[in-house]
Amino acid sequence: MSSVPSPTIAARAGAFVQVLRRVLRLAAPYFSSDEEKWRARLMFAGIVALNLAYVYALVLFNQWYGRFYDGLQNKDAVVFWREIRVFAWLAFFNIAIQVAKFYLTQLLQLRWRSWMTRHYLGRWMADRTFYHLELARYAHADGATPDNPDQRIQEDMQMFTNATMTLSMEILNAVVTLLSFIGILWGLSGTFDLSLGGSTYQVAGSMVWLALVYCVVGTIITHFIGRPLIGLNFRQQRFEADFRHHLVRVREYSEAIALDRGETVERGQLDTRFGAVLRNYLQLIKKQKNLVTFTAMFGQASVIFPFIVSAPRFFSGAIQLGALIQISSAFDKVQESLSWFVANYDRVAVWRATTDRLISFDDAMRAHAAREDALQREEGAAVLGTSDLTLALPNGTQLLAGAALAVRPGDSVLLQGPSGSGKSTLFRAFAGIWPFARGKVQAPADAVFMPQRPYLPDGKLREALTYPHPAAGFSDDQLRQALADALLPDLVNRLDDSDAWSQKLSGGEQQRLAIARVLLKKPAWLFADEVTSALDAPAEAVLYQRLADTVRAGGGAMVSIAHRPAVGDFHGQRWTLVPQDESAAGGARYRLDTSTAAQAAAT
Ligand SMILES: Nc1ncnc2c1ncn2[C@@H]1O[C@H](COP(=O)(O)OP(=O)(O)OP(=O)(O)O)[C@@H](O)[C@H]1O
Repeated sequence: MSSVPSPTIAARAGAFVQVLRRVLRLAAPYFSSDEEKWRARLMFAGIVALNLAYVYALVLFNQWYGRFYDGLQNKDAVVFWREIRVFAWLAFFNIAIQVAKFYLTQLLQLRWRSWMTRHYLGRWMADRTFYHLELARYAHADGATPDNPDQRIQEDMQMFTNATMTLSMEILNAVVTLLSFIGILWGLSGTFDLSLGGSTYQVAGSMVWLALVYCVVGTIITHFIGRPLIGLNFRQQRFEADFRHHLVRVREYSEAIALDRGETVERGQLDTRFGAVLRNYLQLIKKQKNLVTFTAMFGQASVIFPFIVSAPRFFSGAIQLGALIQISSAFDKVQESLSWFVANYDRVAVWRATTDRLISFDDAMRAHAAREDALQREEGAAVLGTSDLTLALPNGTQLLAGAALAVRPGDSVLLQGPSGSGKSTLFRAFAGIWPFARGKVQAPADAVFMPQRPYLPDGKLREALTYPHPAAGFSDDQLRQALADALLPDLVNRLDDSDAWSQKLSGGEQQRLAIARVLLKKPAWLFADEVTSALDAPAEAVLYQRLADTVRAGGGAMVSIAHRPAVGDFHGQRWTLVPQDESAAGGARYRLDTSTAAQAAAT
């Protein structure tokens, strides 16, 4: 017979090694981090030592059983009372170890989770990874890019650190317990006769062999029953996160949904997502039911099994009651260790799913960090300039090709074009956040980009006003002046009010607050994307004038996107995105016409 392993066994071994590698890849950074490595390793070593001490206590208890039950059988009161005192010491030792083990393990888990969460948060927020991963997710709707990073950072990291610590310590316990109790069980086992090919052999350690066969069979059956749980758990976490994400969206857009009378549609969407949660959970329960049935049968049978096999030796007088109880307790420990996998299959399945989710998140962030930007960017230039700039959508569609643009100090440019032609996308490329751009961009330092929808953090008004800079950097007078200049007199005395500003303020007020930010920071270069679209015409004129004055005072330039013709009065040049046949040179949907004569600049 060939001893070459079958491909399935080789494939399984390969998969197992891969899982271990992945776990190591996720765990290693913490245990080799500059700031934590020695503390982490020391704590880990302490936990291992406490686990070994715990197993040692189990061995002492097993020996105690032998002496105590023999004393009982012999009706020896001296032995009985002596062993009661020994028990008290043993119990004290055991409790102290368990408390220390629990406390140290929890502390290490907490430190690990906090380090890992901060480490991943740092990577996710750095280099605009959070934004690019979202873009990539819509570009690859096949699920190649990780979904719900919030869940990975908040929930998966806690689960991973907790489960890795507890499962690895349990495995260590199981192995050490197995090694310790196999010796004890071997010593207490009798021999049995094995007939093979006409000869009879006496086999020692009968109980050990029986325990081994019992558990190997149990483990194999468990693996086959429990295997689907890994995929089901993976999907369960994903469905739960999707459901939660949609609930958060309903909360965020509550007003728009209420005005649209969108409750029925949203309810339907929530029902669909919750339905997916329930359907998968039902399948999970069914598979778990099979597993529970088997593990319960397995556990019950193992209570009585050692008594049945040892009964003939006990009744023949070959062993005492103490030895019988010791055998049962040692068998129990050997069986428990060998069948650790049987009893913990579902926990391992959840842990594996969590590991897979974190690995795919990690992979996506690594891929992002290793990417080569096709857009060459020079920061801190005196002008804004592009050469050979090509803009595309995540799906590859080209919006603009080979654009050469220049904005010099003192310029003011109005960018116009049909809706969806790529005006905001051009701004994103100027800002260096659009990953689907190629070519060269020279950008001035400290330019301020005002998006169509400003982000207003919840909290104090002064923090929303100075975002993303700390409010402490500005005096109350400066803040009040900026609010007054942005035509927000009602907010002047509410600097310390806390609120959900993006929900409380009207669309026009939010735009004015965003303008107040700019008036406060006085940037030299300003890129404004539809920043007055919700304002009335007189307010728009006043505020555009103030923005234009600000950049002029700073010696910079202003580029605006606006649909309203009146905004043209504040700009000397106009760029227009003009639709073109995609078969035209460059294969882009639009070309940028910069030849339009200067508008009558009111400034
Ligand atoms: N994250 C994204 N993923 C996929 N497509 C996107 C993404 N962002 C923008 N687009 C697409 O890019 C195109 C250009 O969008 P952009 O917002 O730049 O247009 P715009 O000219 O500013 O439009 P509007 O005048 O309506 O604001 C649109 O077709 C839009 O659907």
